[in-house]
Amino acid sequence: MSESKVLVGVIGGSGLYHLDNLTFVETVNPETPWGFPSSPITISRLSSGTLIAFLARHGKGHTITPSAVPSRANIAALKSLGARAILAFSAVGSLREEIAPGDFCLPSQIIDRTKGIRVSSFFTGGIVAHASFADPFSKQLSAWLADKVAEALKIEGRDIKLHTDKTIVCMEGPQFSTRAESIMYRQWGGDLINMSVLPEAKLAREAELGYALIATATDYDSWRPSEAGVTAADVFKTLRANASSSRLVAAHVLEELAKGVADGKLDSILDEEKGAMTFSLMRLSSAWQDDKEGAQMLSYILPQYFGQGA
Ligand SMILES: CSC[C@H]1O[C@H](OP(=O)(O)O)[C@H](O)[C@@H]1O
Ligand SMILES: Nc1ncnc2[nH]cnc12
Repeated sequence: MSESKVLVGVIGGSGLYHLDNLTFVETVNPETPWGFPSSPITISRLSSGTLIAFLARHGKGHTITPSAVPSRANIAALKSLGARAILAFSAVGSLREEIAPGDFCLPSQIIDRTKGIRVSSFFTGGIVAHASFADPFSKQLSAWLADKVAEALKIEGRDIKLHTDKTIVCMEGPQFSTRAESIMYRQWGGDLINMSVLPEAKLAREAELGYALIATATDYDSWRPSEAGVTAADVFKTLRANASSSRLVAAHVLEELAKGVADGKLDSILDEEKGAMTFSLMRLSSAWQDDKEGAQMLSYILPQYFGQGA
């Protein structure tokens, strides 16, 4: 593994299996206490010299279903490489007329419609923690990103809209929603829908990593009365163009991140979630003393609470 630490981790979703315009450094495949990540992780260097790590959520050949993504290993592996924050990309359905296929969105809220079959916490043994999740995406990071994503789309001259402050529904899948469900999500206030933002966002919070989602709309899901419901073919139609725009956006955002860190202006944004678990850990639990194996596993992501000398 290269000597220096990576600054941020990028998680690519459907259609986004690599980034462009970066200098390849190496590929790593760390085995975490929760197993191996979805795919080997590509470490690359930006023109400023800053390292970033890229991971394909569904594997390089898209072989992992949304319910089977090893999210704990993904988050733990990125943290172990030094990532302070995660920029996650996702292909999403639109639940609103004004969010058209091809548009970019930065959601600020999540409605959880997963079915409890995904392990959604690092704290599943005797050591208990209750992370705060009222604001599931890092607020400062998302606000900073909104400016930078808009800037990137303008520079590229692509006529693509950016929507902010939206609510994303995360469903289990792998089948798409029924019409009744799609209509109900709109009534609940949902604007977007995907199958992947959870438990990823929850685990990033537990690991005290900044986390923001850059979503690209691929379809109108199944709520429009006179339209046929969404099919995978609809998604694939826009996936390639969205991935190309996502690569351009990623390139701009990552360079700007590195610049901001070099200027000393972005440290507080990248470290927004640092210390977030301080008051979430149930320190009264006797497992803190008794569960040596559990503490050892947790020291991989939270050494300041569980490492030697903590
Ligand atoms: C290919 S359509 C459904 C699939 O696409 C999205 O994946 P990702 O979020 O990783 O881009 C969605 O969440 C589903 O997993
Ligand atoms: N309509 C949809 N529902 C769930 N996940 C999606 N990902 C892309 N489009 C989607």
